[in-house]
Amino acid sequence: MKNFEKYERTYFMPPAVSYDWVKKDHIDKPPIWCSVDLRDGNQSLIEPMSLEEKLEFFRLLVKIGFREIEVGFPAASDTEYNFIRALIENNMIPEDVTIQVLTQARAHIIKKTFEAIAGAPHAVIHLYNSTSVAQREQVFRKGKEEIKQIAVDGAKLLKQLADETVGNFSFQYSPESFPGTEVDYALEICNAVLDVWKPTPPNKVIINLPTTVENAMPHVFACQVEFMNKNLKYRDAVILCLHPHNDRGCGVCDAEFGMLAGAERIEGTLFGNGERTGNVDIITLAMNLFSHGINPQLDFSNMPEICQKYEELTRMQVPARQPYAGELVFTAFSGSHQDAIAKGMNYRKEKQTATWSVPYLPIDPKDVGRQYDSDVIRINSQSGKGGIGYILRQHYGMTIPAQMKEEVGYTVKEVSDREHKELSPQSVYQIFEDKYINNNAHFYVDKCRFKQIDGILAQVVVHHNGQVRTIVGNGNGRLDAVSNAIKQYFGMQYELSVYEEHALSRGSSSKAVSYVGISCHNKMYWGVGIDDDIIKSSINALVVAVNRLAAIHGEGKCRDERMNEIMNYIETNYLTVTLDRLSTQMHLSSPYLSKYIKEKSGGTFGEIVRNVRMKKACILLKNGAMTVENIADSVGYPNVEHFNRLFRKKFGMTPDQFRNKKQLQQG
Ligand SMILES: CC(=O)SCCNC(=O)CCNC(=O)[C@H](O)C(C)(C)COP(=O)(O)OP(=O)(O)OC[C@H]1O[C@@H](n2cnc3c(N)ncnc32)[C@H](O)[C@@H]1OP(=O)(O)O
Ligand SMILES: CC(C)C(=O)C(=O)O
Repeated sequence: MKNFEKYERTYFMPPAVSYDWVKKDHIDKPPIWCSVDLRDGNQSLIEPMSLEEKLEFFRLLVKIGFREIEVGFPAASDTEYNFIRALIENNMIPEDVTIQVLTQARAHIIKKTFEAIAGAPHAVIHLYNSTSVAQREQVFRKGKEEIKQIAVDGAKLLKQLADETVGNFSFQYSPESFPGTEVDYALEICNAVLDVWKPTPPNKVIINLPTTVENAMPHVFACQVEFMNKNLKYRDAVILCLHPHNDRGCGVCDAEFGMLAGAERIEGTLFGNGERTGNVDIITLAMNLFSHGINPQLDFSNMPEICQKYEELTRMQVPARQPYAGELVFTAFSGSHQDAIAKGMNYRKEKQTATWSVPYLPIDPKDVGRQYDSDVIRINSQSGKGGIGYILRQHYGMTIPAQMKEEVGYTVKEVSDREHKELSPQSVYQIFEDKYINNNAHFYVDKCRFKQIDGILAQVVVHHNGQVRTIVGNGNGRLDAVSNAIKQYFGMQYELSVYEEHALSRGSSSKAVSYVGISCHNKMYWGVGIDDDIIKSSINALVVAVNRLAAIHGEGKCRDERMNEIMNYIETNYLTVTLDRLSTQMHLSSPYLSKYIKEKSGGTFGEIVRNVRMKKACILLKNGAMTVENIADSVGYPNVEHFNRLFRKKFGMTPDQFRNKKQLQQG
């Protein structure tokens, strides 16, 4: 980047640096909070709030628990002025709330301010003037003494008008642009103002140190605050306040370090609204305390409502990543985070832990009015089985078996990846239902009857490719018996490996959900059934799993059809077929295929192939056009002697004798 040479550090370290604040590792009580939403927040809006909007915002701040609220800059506009008058004249300021107004150190502005504030039950008049080198040189073109005089004159006028005006007033002074001011000079001005006001412990004043434009690292600010804290006059009668801005993105840090350095009061706004990059976000500060087990004395338990009101009234937006408040701040899309959160939540339930320690969630989202269901785990292509399982459990009451989670996880996230979008819980369930619950195949079980014979005997009425059949099987339980009947019918070899069930309590009625995992050739096939009846739900689950195995491995055909396919393949490929090739073609393992062929045909694979070759040889012999040597070669026996031997063994005659016999018969 070019042009960096034109910048230089414009801050000042204090003449004495003590670093006492560094030795503290926590803040043990909340500061006095002062909201400046209706002044600093409002003055930075594209369209400042109307009187009604300011009133509504004021009510919101009171509801949250602010007891000190800077309500405006009365000399700025009629709206500001009328708003303050409305608050006072309509007795809208709760007894325990102090309003605050801001004024420049200019006589007519101060006078207008007192006009606006007359009759206030308790108000802070906040006086400011800029004290920085840049403002002294460029804006005011005045020396240090003259700038100090502006503050002193303003302070005097405040004191005078406070005495002359009906109401109950206290004072605040800000050396505006404090970060660009020599710290000892800022101290000098503040002490000069204090000498005018002569505060006492029962009549305290506020000295406010703003980072009007944040220009240094937070520890520099903390050192400046510590210096002021230690050197201000009337210290026991002064409330030391901070007003951090966020130009370097460190507003929260400035405030926290500043509190360690002795500040007792913080001015800021909701969501950090305010000039340029904003004021310090009071919500973050308060919730940071909350997350350390300290009651911040502000109530953010209904954050969604606060966000909505704030957006409505200011026409600003709460960013999705805004600490404690943004839409996504409790959301995990990524698999490992989801997994840990889901496990953490479970652990919490299991152990009934009193303190919060769920990984990846600095606070319990429920404490700020957010929902576990919709806010915490959301699904996209970065998600994992833990999160997807969590969604199915939280939203649909389904606790899928541990062994099934991975497959379900990949199934769901693959859809998100392909479609390049987040999946709602409904979409997740739809994908799950389509794959594991709905049975779209041509095989299903209609009815089952069970008898106690040899364990359990199942008589199962099945529909398969439009035909209805009754099949039977024995087993040591009902599901096992049905499974054996189905295996027998299809000639399938699988293990009934996983069976889990539980009551499904979500939705209108309580049903049973069953999960069945069958394994074949080291692969699992899953099905899920839901029914009022636990047996039916488990059989439905089994049928889906079987259909999935059948669809993938081509085993969804009855045994006769299967054998026909095998025979057709051998007949067409009799010269090249091997057991391995056939097993690949038929999607069956070689041992299972051999066993199946033996069972079905009574012969081995080798015998079947040999029979086919001999059959082909007979056709060629009958035809009479080729020599025996050529025929032997063309049916896969290059060694004619070997062919002759096999032929004689099968038909009890040589190939020549066979040909002669056939020719005689034909003649
Ligand atoms: C850091 C902060 O946020 S401070 C608060 C800032 N907020 C606002 O300014 C919003 C409300 N302000 C306003 O509506 C207007 O500025 C008003 C009504 C207060 C005053 O308006 P104007 O009289 O037109 O004056 P303007 O604000 O432009 O100020 C310019 C003059 O005031 C002087 N001045 C500015 N701030 C101060 C101050 N705090 N104390 C004394 N003089 C000041 C300037 O040096 C300048 O003096 P000059 O006339 O000798 O050149
Ligand atoms: C008036 C002062 C406190 C101010 O808003 C600032 O310096 O940012």
